[in-house]
Amino acid sequence: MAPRHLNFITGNANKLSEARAILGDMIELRTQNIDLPELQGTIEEISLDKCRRAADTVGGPVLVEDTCLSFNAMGELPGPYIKWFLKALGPDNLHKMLAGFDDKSAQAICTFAYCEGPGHEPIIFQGRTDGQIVASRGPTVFGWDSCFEYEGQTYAEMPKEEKNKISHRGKALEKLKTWLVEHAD
Ligand SMILES: O=c1nc[nH]c2c1ncn2[C@H]1C[C@H](O)[C@@H](COP(=O)(O)OP(=O)(O)OP(=O)(O)O)O1
Ligand SMILES: [Mg+2]
Repeated sequence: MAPRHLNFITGNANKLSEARAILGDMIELRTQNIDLPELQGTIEEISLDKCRRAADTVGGPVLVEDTCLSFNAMGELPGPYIKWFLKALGPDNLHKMLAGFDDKSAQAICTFAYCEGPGHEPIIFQGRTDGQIVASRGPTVFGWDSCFEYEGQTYAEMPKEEKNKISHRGKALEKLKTWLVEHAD
């Protein structure tokens, strides 16, 4: 059965505000900021493990999310480790990682995982958006938004509603919405 509200465990205020905007009044999104250790592994393994840990810590139902930025020229790295590359390089230097490559294509991947509680197997909702890594353009408010170009505009140059319509997060949350509708009582 679908939950009546979701407890989104995240330390990232921008993720939370986008998720709230995308889900609208369909479901209430509560939040707790718990710093969860993140496993190394495949994208799905990381989200599943993060979700199980969150459910164990909270002792109840949780929603978590992990975002990856995968460079095709680099065999999909940095992927789940993008946070640390962005922290070290900053949005102004991120594109230089691909300086030696002709292929600037990348994929933004958002993986939500929902778990009913400790001992339950989490469910995954994933969205992917293809784009290009470019020199930073637009406000540097949210992560690597200013370095990821989709159809001529960086995420940072788009109005929020436009980003949310085509973004990795928007697509993942459409799947979550469908699941909520299918499991409504
Ligand atoms: O739409 C996005 N547009 C631009 N940048 C983004 C986006 N979504 C996540 N990001 C950044 C945040 C972090 O630097 C890395 C993902 O790392 P990730 O572990 O998933 O996020 P986090 O640690 O900030 O929050 P959480 O507490 O939910 O794990 O990419
Ligand atoms: Mg994190």
